[in-house]
Amino acid sequence: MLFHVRMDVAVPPDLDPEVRADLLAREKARALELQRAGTWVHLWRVVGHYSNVSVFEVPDGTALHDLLWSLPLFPYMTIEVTALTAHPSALSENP
Ligand SMILES: O=C(O)C[C@H]1C=CC(=O)O1
Repeated sequence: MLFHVRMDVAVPPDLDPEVRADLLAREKARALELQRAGTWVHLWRVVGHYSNVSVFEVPDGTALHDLLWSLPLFPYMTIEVTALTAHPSALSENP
């Protein structure tokens, strides 16, 4: 299943700089790992915001839920999820 996910990040400004750097490094490593595995299909920055829009390919909503909860930045993100399905007018549906 494909899911469109928006993540708005709000790391507390007073977080210890070393803790913050470690958090962001772990988040980046996990994001790269999931992209290389083909699970995190798209990752885009939202212009002007500390936010991203992403597309994930996972077996189901439970798998996405578990994945999102496992992200190091999860405690500092507001996440909005939209399930996607094929559009009948998409080229992929009209070979
Ligand atoms: O920066 C973000 O948008 C949050 C998160 C998503 C990937 C990553 O490395 O950090």
